Amino acid sequence: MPKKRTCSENMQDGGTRKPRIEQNDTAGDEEARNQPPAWADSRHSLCSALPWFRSVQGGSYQSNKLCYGFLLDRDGGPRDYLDDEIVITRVGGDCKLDADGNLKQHRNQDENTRVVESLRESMQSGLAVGLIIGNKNTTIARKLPHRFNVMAWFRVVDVWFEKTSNNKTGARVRFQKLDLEQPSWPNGPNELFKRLQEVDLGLRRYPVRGQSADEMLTAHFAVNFGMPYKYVVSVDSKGFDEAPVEIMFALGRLDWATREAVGAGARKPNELLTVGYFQDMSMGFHDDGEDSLGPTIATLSLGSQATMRFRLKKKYYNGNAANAAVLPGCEFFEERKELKEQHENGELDDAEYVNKCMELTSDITRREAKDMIALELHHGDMVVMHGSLLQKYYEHSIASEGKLRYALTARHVLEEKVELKERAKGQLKFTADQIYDGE
Ligand SMILES: O=C(O)CCC(=O)C(=O)O
Ligand SMILES: [Fe+2]
Repeated sequence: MPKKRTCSENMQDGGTRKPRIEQNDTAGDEEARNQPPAWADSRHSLCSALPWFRSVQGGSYQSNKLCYGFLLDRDGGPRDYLDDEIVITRVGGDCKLDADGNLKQHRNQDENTRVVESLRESMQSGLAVGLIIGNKNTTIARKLPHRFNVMAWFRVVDVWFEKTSNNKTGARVRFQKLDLEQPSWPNGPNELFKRLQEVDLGLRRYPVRGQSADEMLTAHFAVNFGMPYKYVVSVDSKGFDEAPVEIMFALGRLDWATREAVGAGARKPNELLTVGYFQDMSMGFHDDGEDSLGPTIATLSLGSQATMRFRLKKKYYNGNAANAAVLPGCEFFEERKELKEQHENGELDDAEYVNKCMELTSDITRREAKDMIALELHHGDMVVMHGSLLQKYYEHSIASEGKLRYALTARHVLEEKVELKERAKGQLKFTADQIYDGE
């Protein structure tokens, strides 16, 4: 198969390249994901590098009555919208700075305004328009790596007129990203994945508990922040006040995912376990049902793909009378369900019920349950597990497939289960940029 062209090649790279940071096994495409496909630190080098933006002034480049390139710089006003796939902004031009330094429409625009005409022509002919974002743009509310950063190819999907706050008529435009399959830049999970590799999180392999004679280490790396959390291993925990910002940034996302999945009443995460997996590392079947935990567990996956499997625990899968729960997917589900009903409506007394259950299971070899669900987890995916019964009856495992994966899991540890002197570790205060609202 021919190698897919990166957008750097397509868009002409105007800047120097950074060392490659691999996000998964298709390393060739990664550079483009973590940096803009092209950038420049001055307007002059931007315009000399990009044939589709030969415009040393103004916010757009036109040629032959077509708009080829569009720059998003400075304040676009409160009605602007910008994400990596949709951009809504004023078309620019005919503006002046007012006394407060805000850009205001100073002349009316109409269908004959040159930039409006060229945007309409590009829309009608379906021309790809290159979008560039400058670090003076205030709508994006994010620190950009360069003075001018190429976003991607977009197409014009609408041009219209609105009354501006100073009662002029100004034109507005809506762009949509051309190739929605192409990974976007800037992209939160990509940035976070890259930065997690650059900070020393303190990840280490811990001894598995109860294996002291011949010390066995876990097949993954771990580090915990916030409330102390003990699972099959006793990881040390540092307070959130000592956590790198990357951890707090991930926690902001997981806090959002918890509320999205469970509702505003969800218990706020106060602990975050980061697990690192190199190639073929894994976490065997286990539950997260420690009695010190609340019922909601949210995980953000970064990097290589992994498979998360869920299955019934062995004792519920094989079942017996003592395990009253008859759960879908267990052996002899239909038969056991019927026996249970007969017991409940008095057709079978306790002894008969126990006997019949024993008869059912006596001649099968007790074995592990088959997987009920196998979830493929991709870079940027979040999984929220909710409900204590999920942890009581089911167990889950993780097998990581590529070279490097991080799983950041946020839980709520019950305060009363934590020693008094440790409780402050779980106290968290987000800064504005760590709060995530799904955008
Ligand atoms: O690696 C994952 O996605 C989840 C890890 C997990 O199950 C855990 O930390 O308890
Ligand atoms: Fe788990």
